[in-house]
Amino acid sequence: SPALGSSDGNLTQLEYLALNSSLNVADAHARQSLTLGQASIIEELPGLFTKAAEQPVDSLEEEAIREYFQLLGQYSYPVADGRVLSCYSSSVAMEILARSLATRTDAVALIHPTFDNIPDILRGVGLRLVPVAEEKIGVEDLGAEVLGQVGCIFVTTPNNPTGRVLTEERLRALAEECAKYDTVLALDTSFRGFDTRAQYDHYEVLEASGCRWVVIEDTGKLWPTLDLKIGWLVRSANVGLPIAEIYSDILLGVSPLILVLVQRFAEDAANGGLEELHRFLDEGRRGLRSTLAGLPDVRFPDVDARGSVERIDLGPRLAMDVWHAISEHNVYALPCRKFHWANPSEGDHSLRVALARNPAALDAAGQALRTVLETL
Ligand SMILES: N=C(N)NC[C@@H](O)CC(=O)C(=O)O
Repeated sequence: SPALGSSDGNLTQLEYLALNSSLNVADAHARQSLTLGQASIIEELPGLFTKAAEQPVDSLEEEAIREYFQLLGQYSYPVADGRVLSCYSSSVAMEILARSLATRTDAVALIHPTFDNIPDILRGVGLRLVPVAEEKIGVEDLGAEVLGQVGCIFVTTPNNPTGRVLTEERLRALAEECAKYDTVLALDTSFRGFDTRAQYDHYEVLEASGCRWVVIEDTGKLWPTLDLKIGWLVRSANVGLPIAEIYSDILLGVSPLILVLVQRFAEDAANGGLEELHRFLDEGRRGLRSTLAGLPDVRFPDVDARGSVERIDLGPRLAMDVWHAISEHNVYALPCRKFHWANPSEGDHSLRVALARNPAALDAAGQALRTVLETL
């Protein structure tokens, strides 16, 4: 059973506790209402089911991949030789990558902080982790002392929970370093849909560098599809990892109905839906910051973050004290301790709030949080 707010539970166990609350602002899954455009797609489900049942799956997959990748600016993804694998979720893709890496190396450099299921999955297959601060990755070459010691460097961009984005220039420099040291460059781009700064053509940069690379794309955080989603596991031709073999240990393929659903939601997003989503989340972020304005020692450290989450610096207050107090109001957010997987105490005074929620729920959660912060 999920750890009841214990400090040794992982973030997802804390998210389980929130699942039945109407004021769940813990997980970064999309829980806002469908837009009119999205609702009309759901109305078409019987017809989509027929299409999914009758159309060959390789063409459904090509359509879904093309619509989603091009929506987010990723025109140079590998179309041929099956180098884009559809998985049930990005975490399933992550597990396949981890197992593949463990056959070739014993150590991985990993961005710090980041969502704790990534280090947990990597450690779960026996890999030793070397933390690399996101600030360092974002500004300077890592050199042999990092890249020469590991078989892979793993970067979440935009990062979670900070929203920090790896710029095109830094991606190019990092990819060139990885080519030099023959180190696999792996990216988790689950939050790229929220931030146009993360929508330059990463595959063009990666392919041009000649490095060995893997990218995990995640449709699951963008749209309220009740966790019907795909994690795409993409790799370079020269990656030199048994990814396709291990994929075949885990699954044959995803449901063609989910492929059709993703293709249609991506099409709607391309027709104005993505900009609408950005405006929606920006309003949520501004509303939360306004609700909490003026509280002593409360700050928002990620000033230009655009993802579907907002990190709050609580000053001297302990996040676990705030977590327990707001749970009395049926509000659940995420204490940031476990994002700081190599140095947990760094996260003891910050809290993450999910923004992909209906405005009334987010506002009620913000009001309850303010009430608690005024007393702690
Ligand atoms: N496999 C796991 N643990 N899934 C939870 C993950 O989707 C939540 C997440 O990424 C976030 O709340 O930021």
